[in-house]
Amino acid sequence: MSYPIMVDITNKQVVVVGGGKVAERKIRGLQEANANVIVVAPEVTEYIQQLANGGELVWRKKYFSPGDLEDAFLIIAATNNREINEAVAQAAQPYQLINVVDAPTQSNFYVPSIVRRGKLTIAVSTEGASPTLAKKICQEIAEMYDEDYGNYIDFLYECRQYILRNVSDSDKKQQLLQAITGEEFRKSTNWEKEFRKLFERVMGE
Ligand SMILES: C[C@@]1(CC(=O)O)C2=NC(=C\c3[nH]c(c(CCC(=O)O)c3CC(=O)O)Cc3[nH]c(c(CC(=O)O)c3CCC(=O)O)/C=C3\N/C(=C\2)[C@@H](CCC(=O)O)[C@]3(C)CC(=O)O)/[C@H]1CCC(=O)O
Ligand SMILES: NC(=O)c1ccc[n+]([C@@H]2O[C@H](COP(=O)([O-])OP(=O)(O)OC[C@H]3O[C@@H](n4cnc5c(N)ncnc54)[C@H](O)[C@@H]3O)[C@@H](O)[C@H]2O)c1
Repeated sequence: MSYPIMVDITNKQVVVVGGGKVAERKIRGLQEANANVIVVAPEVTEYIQQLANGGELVWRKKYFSPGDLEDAFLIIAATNNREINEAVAQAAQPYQLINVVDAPTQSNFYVPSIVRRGKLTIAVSTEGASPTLAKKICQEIAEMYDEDYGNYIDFLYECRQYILRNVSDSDKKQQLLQAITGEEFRKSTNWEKEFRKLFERVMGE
């Protein structure tokens, strides 16, 4: 059973070996999370080529060699050659995070399917049993949590900071933190006004 965590990879060095369709999908996710991406591959997709031209990632136009993994915080082995992917896994240090796209057992992490709504991230994993099912479940979840959740969560963040700064009574704190996550509150048209009303009511009790 794997242990789910959210990793901050901002400005961390990530080495992606291979530059095909699967590497491209992983790179999109890595760039969204602001990693420093290095791609090692003799050939890459047009999209990866464009990112390299624009200086948004580094493309080492070459076949993989173990030295490519030096200083990598996280590694993705995504060539279309099983033996090369295995060689990447062998060359990785035990403290490096490694994902081998065609060999879950050689990986120490899997990439889940995700739904993002601002600061809200919902990740679904089947531990490699069925990536297609993970994707399908995310499509269902995406319908349940519309785009507006991003704004709502930003507002919750502000409210929570305010509550933590201004409320010392732990029961009242809990009551407020619960109320702002309720459906009634979320669906109100003016969150700020509702929050002020709620705050005054709870603090006046
Ligand atoms: C979730 C997602 C994230 C992402 O990659 O961004 C992801 N795979 C996605 C899609 C997808 N992958 C595959 C298909 C074709 C249909 C099929 O085979 O089912 C589709 C469907 C499609 O493309 O629509 C084929 C496939 N995948 C793996 C193998 C190798 C093997 O199992 O041995 C093979 C066979 C290769 C072959 O030989 O052909 C392995 C892995 N794929 C994982 C993640 C990890 C486990 C995730 C989990 O926990 O379940 C893991 C273990 C490693 C990893 O890559 O981290 C992404 C959905 C993105 C989205 O949400 O849009
Ligand atoms: N994990 C997943 O989500 C998932 C999904 C579908 C397929 N797969 C697997 O991913 C693999 C890659 O699929 P793809 O569609 O991206 O392949 P692809 O053919 O589009 O790309 C392969 C890439 O590997 C590079 N490459 C080949 N030999 C190399 C070497 N020695 N050093 C460095 N780079 C090298 C090529 O230049 C190319 O950029 C497939 O073998 C498939 O089994 C995984």
